Amino acid sequence: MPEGLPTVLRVALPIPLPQCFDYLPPKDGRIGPDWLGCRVRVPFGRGDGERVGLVVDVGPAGHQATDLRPVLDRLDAEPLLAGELLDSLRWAAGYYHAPLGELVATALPAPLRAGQPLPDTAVHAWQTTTGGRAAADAGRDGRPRRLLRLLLAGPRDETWLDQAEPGWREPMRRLQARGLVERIRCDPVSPAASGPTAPAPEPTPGQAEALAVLRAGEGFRALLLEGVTGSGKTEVYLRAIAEVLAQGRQALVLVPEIGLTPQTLARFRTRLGVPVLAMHSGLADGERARAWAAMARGEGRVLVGTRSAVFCPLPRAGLIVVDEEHDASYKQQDGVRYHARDLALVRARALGVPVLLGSATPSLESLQNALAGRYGHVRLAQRAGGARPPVVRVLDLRRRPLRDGLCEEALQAIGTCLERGEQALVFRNRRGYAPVLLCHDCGWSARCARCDSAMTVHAGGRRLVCHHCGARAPVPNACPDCASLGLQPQGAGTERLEQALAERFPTARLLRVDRETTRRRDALEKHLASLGNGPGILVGTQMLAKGHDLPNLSLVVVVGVDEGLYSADFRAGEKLAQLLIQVAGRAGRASKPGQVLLQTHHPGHPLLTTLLAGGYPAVAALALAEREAAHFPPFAHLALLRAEADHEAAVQSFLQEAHRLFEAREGVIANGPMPAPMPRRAGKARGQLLLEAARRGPLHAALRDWLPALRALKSARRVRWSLDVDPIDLY
Ligand SMILES: Nc1ncnc2c1ncn2[C@@H]1O[C@H](COP(=O)(O)OP(=O)(O)OP(=O)(O)O)[C@@H](O)[C@H]1O
Ligand SMILES: [Zn+2]
Repeated sequence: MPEGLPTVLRVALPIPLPQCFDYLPPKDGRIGPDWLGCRVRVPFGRGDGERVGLVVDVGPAGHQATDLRPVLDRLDAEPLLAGELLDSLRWAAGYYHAPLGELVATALPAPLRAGQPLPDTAVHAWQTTTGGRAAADAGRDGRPRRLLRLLLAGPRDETWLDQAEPGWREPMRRLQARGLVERIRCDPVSPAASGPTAPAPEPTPGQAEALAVLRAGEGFRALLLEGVTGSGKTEVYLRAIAEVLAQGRQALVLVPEIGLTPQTLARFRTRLGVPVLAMHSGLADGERARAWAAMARGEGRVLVGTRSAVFCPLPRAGLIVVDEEHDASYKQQDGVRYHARDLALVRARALGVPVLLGSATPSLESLQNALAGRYGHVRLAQRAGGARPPVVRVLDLRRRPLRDGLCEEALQAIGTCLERGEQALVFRNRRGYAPVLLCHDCGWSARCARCDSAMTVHAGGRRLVCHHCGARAPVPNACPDCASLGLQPQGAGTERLEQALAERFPTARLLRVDRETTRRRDALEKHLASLGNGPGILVGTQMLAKGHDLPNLSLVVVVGVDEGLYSADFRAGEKLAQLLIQVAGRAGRASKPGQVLLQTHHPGHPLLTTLLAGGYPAVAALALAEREAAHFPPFAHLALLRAEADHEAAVQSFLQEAHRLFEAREGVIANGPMPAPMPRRAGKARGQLLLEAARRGPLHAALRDWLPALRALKSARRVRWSLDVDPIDLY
């Protein structure tokens, strides 16, 4: 050790500064390598400010500092974040050019971030007492007796009860008070406590091939499982996970934000026969921390979670699955803008385990990786279990009048579907009554005062709402510009469609599913249950596009395809094709043949004709060729510098200086400053600078040199700016 330099702890703190901070040992303590990965409480800033941070290095101070302060407390006896996970976070901090402290904070559930101890993860189960076994046949029918009978078959753990018997705690307590049942601590790994398991179907040849690829060899490998909707991808996940469990290892399954339904969890649980932990934004902080801790201790065997679950510790990792790998919700859109699918690959490589990417409509990034031979690639082209693919037809709106957004032919098809006793889905990815309020006399339209955007008409035509900043206003009685009374809502959102369908089919069961009717995650489940299996109509946004098996759904009508056909976003075509395929995949999942009707004014658009003729693979091939020609991802790499401020001048001067500081380099181009696609939002002016490079290396080298200079800019203090590596949305 160099003479005179004290040994210090280097601590990553959750603050937007790129560096870590050195601290001296606590007043009474000595420090050693065992501090690495433990949380500490440290003084920070002036006065008596304190922060919780993570020790990421122990060693001699970098320089002779006189102002170092000692650590206040060590919060973990054992390292909380170490080994592979800490290494992966370091990697991510480098890749996303974000402070390590912010990545650590992103990875930790809120209670752990705040310094609380790792929660107790003991699993409790309930079982009958001798008295309970005797009493099961006596007494009145009802909830308590049903629970008692359930336990006769064997103990049930509490997570199982939560999922299978919501509201069980109260009746169970009453049984306990009568001495009929008892609460026991159980071995979390024992499958005995999790109830009966469902049998697995024989794999199809395609499924068998995918499983064989996963079994072949050791260590890291990536497999892209491209299977049409209903082809049995989930079956492959389940089998692959079961094999990993049999080796005593853990599996992590990432699902999109709206894919984590109780239906999904129940399917995993009954098939795998072990407690399945969930992690998503709807859980209380304590629950998230418990799931994280259970995985960290190796007690948790399977974790199914949304984006942030990619940061769960996996000390006994066996497999990572990313379902619907193309889904946009894997990309974090604020703070550290990481991509969970990409981090899943990084972690699988570091852990030396396979990663399985599944989708009916893979991202072009993953497809290109598969085509280039970096990933294995298995296609499941047919639906499993005898269901046929839906028949897709285009309804050319140019020759058909529309009533509240629907043409007569679509309405008739819905009528026929209802007469057959089946269900129809009317898909419209726009909530509200109508997207625009227009004056027919002078052309005025209602726009948000704070955003460059139209206001959406809501509440049956009485209210205006901005979907970008939440601004609200009553619908004016007369045009503010010309005083005409000819104000008309243009187009149809889900609310208007619902109203029109209710008028046309007054006796049909009708259910609208969008962010207004369905705010909570479990509300959707209840909603759908209320529709039952009888004839009915569902109207909804992309909340309905996946995750739900509706066996009686035989017709899908897609309204409003055209907006996606002519968008400036280079990913619009890919996104539209993915959405159409997902929605179409809702039809005819069981034995009923499905029909899909696409309403459009542009039936000859190449995207639609290609999709109809060749399905997603054809659209993807076309899109890849276009991207290659235009030097867009996946054939180029992007980073986007965004800035916003109250005044446009501040944005402009920051971005101009940023551009000037960006030294010309071989193979990296800086474009801009340019206005954001929505140049004003919630009252803020917004602009951006787009960096492009054919190879990642030079791009990242350029970013590394550039960012410190950017941070030092005076003009940077007058804007809010952020860097997005591999941006998905260019706004
Ligand atoms: N090998 C098989 N034999 C018989 N039925 C199967 C088989 N594999 C899957 N199925 C059934 O086919 C249906 C669709 O399977 P699964 O949900 O696994 O498909 P998926 O591709 O994951 O669907 P999604 O489009 O929702 O992503 C399910 O009802 C499932 O039980
Ligand atoms: Zn607005």
